[in-house]
Amino acid sequence: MAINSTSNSASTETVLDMSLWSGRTDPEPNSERWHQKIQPLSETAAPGCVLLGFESDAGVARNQGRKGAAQGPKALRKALAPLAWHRTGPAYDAGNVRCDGDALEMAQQALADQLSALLKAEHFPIVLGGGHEMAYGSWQGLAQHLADKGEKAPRIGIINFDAHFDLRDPTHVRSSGTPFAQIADDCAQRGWPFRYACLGVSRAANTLALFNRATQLGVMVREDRDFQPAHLECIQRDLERFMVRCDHIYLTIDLDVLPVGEAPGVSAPAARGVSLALIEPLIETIRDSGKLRLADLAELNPAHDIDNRSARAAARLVFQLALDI
Ligand SMILES: N=CN[C@@H](CCC(=O)O)C(=O)O
Ligand SMILES: [Mn+2]
Ligand SMILES: [Mn+2]
Repeated sequence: MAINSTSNSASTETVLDMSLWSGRTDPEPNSERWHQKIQPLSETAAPGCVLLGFESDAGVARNQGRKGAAQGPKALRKALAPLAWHRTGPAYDAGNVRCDGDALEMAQQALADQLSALLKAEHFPIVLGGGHEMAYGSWQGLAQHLADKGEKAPRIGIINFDAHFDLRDPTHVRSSGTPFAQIADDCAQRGWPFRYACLGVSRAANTLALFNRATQLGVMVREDRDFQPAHLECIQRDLERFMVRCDHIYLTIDLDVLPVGEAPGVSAPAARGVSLALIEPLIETIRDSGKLRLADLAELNPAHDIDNRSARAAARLVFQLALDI
């Protein structure tokens, strides 16, 4: 069902399909699952957690990657639908922003417009990707909202769990490999600080040029090999120190940070990666910081998934992020 067409483009539209929300129902009381509780978003909805899909792999295609992430939002909803409901507040589905063909910049703007409206209505948006080009639209949505509220130089902390920096030079091509470089440029133009933590980076999968750019931009970097159970407390403390210097947090999770065995369904799987078991406590710290405004999950590619492993991992992360008790 088409619920809205953006006025500036015939090729980008928002579609909502509630039929994806199905699964088992149990007869006992207190046995609800997500598919029984989630509601279509309405304009008068009380503040809650809002899922918004970003149906795009245009950025992955531009980045010479394996296409298929456009089907990610659908697979993620299907994996989340049967999970147990443990929230106290409401959750809504706002449908998908769909990028047709290569109309990526229009889709990113449409995503930003929807997110800034959701943030204004005091919702907590979780964007379901979609290639990591989504991050530029996500950040723009938060930036638009904070600028509309009159914040002069908001200290937005970006926390990205990713095997890649995604700091490629955007003057060549804007893609799934460039969103954080685009955001850094935007921050410089606005006179806003750029605060970026990239956690789970694979040295083997990022060139020297990217490491150098990360250093120039003052990025907090923790490599995949830094994530060991004995070091987790230390990373947690570093992350807390990073968040103290921020007013608002935008959390973005690229599923290719997980080992290929846990997330085979991505464009660029990680031979080593960082296990979900190590990431989850950090996600909980970020969720409970009181500063988390917006989250997204990128790069789910069902075409390369095995028995929905990656979709299940992504759904588990959404489940954790949405916990409000
Ligand atoms: N968002 C993905 N970014 C990676 C992809 C790497 C690859 O395709 O091997 C990057 O551009 O570095
Ligand atoms: Mn990545
Ligand atoms: Mn990425």
